[in-house]
Amino acid sequence: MRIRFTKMQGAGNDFVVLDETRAPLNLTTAQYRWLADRHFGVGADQILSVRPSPAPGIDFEYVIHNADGGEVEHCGNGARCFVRFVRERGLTDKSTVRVRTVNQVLELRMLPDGRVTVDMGAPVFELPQVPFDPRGLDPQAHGDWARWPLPLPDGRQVPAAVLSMGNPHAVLEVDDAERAPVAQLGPLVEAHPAFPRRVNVGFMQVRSRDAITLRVWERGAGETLACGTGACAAVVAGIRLGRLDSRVEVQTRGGVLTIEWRGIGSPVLMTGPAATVFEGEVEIPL
Ligand SMILES: N[C@H](CCC[C@H](N)C(=O)O)C(=O)O
Repeated sequence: MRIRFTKMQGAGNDFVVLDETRAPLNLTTAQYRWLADRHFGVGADQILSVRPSPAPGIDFEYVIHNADGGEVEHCGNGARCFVRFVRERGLTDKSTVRVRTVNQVLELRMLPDGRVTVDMGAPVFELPQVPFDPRGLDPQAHGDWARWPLPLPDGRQVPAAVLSMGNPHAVLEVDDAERAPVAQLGPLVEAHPAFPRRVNVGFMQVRSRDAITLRVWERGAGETLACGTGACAAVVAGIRLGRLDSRVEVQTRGGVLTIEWRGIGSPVLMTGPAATVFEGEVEIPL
């Protein structure tokens, strides 16, 4: 099957974007995986599908698949690319667009300087909603939401803040993000049995009350140059730990994201770049 696609990136988190507003492509998990493959396919961290409005007051449906082909609930960097895509292709002339994912409605606003601000919704801390099931953890060592001692196969325990931005996140605090054992610890925490749907793993270095450095081992994609929902989860964790103020610059390997959160019950606002890299056509294997 021959398809057209657009390659985009937001702070180096890269995407294949598919316009399914006129007709669904009905791709299989294997075809999503092939599109994301950096050797045999196009190459991307996630595949984003733009689909027709699912309900009044909503402009588009926003569907996300990880590089491993699995469908997931949210992608923050992808949301910024989404609004650039629909405006550049003339699918809307609005500068503020409302999209629905599997479990939430997001508002995407194009700024005059080309950056995008996304209302990412309110973070969720209640464990079963994350989803996170601490039953397997040592009851004596139960921390609060911010210091769950995740036991690793080698006997170590890593304290993690556990929360959801619509998708699950475990945030670890480190002294030096650049030297953090992302490739070693990331997969172990991603697949930890306490996370029945796996988890995204953030390695956060707090540099000041309004600046952090963050690396993220993403569920279903591995380490990416930036993770929008991961930046939101890390800042929310830092604010709740009393380490950060309400507006934080997040330095990622791919660029800077600005995250704002005014506390429990309020939405997280994320601002950052979104760029189109190239348009293409490709014959997808059946
Ligand atoms: N790997 C994530 C999805 C993509 C999130 C990330 N690329 C972002 O910008 O938020 C998950 O499995 O929940």
